[in-house]
Amino acid sequence: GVRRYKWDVKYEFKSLDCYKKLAITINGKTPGPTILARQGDTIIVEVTNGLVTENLAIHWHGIRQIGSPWSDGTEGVTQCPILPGDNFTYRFIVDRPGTYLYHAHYGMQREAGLYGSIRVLLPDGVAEPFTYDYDRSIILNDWYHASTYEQAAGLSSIPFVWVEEPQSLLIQGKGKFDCSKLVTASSDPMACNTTNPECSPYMLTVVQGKTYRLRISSVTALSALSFQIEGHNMTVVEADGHYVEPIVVQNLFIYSGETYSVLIKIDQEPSRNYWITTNIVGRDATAKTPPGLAILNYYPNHPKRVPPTDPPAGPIWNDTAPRLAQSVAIKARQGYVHTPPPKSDRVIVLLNTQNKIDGYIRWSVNNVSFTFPHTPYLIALKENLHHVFDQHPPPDRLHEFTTYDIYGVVNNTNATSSNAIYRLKFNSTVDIILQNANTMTENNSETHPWHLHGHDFWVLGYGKGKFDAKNDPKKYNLANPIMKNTVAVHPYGWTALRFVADNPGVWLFHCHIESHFYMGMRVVFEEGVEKVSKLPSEIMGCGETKAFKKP
Ligand SMILES: O=C1O[C@H]([C@@H](O)CO)C(O)=C1O
Repeated sequence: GVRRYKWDVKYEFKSLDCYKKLAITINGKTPGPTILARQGDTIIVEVTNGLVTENLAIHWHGIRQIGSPWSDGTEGVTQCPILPGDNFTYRFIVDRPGTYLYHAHYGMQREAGLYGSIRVLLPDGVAEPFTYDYDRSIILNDWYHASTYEQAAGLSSIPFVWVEEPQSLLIQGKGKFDCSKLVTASSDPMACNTTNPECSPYMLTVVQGKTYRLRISSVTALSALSFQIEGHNMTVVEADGHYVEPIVVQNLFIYSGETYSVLIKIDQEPSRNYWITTNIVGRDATAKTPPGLAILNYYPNHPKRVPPTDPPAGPIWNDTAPRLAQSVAIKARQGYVHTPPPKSDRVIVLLNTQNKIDGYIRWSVNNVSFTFPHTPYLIALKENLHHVFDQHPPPDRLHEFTTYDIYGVVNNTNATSSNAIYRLKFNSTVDIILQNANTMTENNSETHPWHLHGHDFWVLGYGKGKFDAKNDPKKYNLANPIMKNTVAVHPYGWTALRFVADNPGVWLFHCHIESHFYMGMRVVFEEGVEKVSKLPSEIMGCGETKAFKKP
């Protein structure tokens, strides 16, 4: 069938964590409306940009856009931005069941609150390999009080102004900031007010004996999270739209851009409520960001009844081992394994580093910090406007890779900015090795969730230290690797992926941390662009495409 949505996007004052600030809403809400569809449906979203002074683009995260690469919603890659006051219609098919996301993809706009869930159900009569009584979506996010503009300006300034840790964690759009921590008081009594109902915690009411499928996803700007439900283990059954061989966890580690489904059984002492919590891991936010809290409400207890126990403490923030262990444990479910091609045609080793370029702090991949041209790639390539971006492709492997010290504070003065892209042979099989390294701070390597547009990839393996091109591929899991669209590269580690370049279009691959993306941690892949059918004129209008836009 066809599902039509009409969305008005605008800025509104919201008190999501009790502190009043401008947030981007869809039809008045953040998170925005859930897109609920069946496999094979066509989704039509008519967006009106009511941001008044700001461009807009919306990405459908995890939807491959087969046959509709211009609907990927990536400003600079697949479309010109939607101008203030303009309308734009996204049209695409949801070809697979599962849990997906949508969010803004213009600058660092996502962190202002434009995001929501996409839930694609199986066709009638097709059963899933597990059962449950109720299905619920919970989106996790982190939340800053500074505006996107303030943050973006700081990141591209000398001296560099880091965004620091977020003020709050939001569970389904709700958090609680301790207003007594504000440095300056406001004369507006609602500027920070913990009794404001807008910031009452999210409550999930459950019935004894029932099984709930929780679709947990994360769109954090910075934070890696642990998610936990007091007294209840979770069975992971889905990741990024693919069935997982069930694993039982007490806390689920989730990185920005990932989606999981977990099953929980409502089988605990029914006379009370329980905490749902999320904590930051991977960065030392202990003194800065309190855990996010929500309530698992056992019916018929009052939903506002505070659980009698303290919320469970999160895992130790700098213990990488359990996070790596969870990543490794996620395998495709028996009976639902898509086997990867046994060999790849091309191996691209992407070394992730933090660098200074002309005095600015940037992130680089193979010593290239990525920038977008003014003319989106999809249009530039289709219309043969080759002069609008650098035609010298970035390297498949840094020539000094073998001698590069991933543990050192390396003074990478060779890094440059470029808008050159990787062009992939259509239908070829490509391996990507994400290699992590030390940042410009001593003894510090961060976690980066990498997200690929337009494809799912197989996760062939994870390793510690420097990737060994001779021996590590022998340990790849070619038997039952999970397919995903977002995967973490852990501190001082590597992650190996494989995908088939079979989706004609131009596709972004990037760190899903908003500030890192903004600071250049991204690459672009092109494949089969000559097979893309005629581009809709609605995506035109910027850079050298002004002439192509029909009035
Ligand atoms: O990109 C980043 O910059 C800071 C720090 O490395 C420099 O202040 C940080 O923690 C990041 O993740």
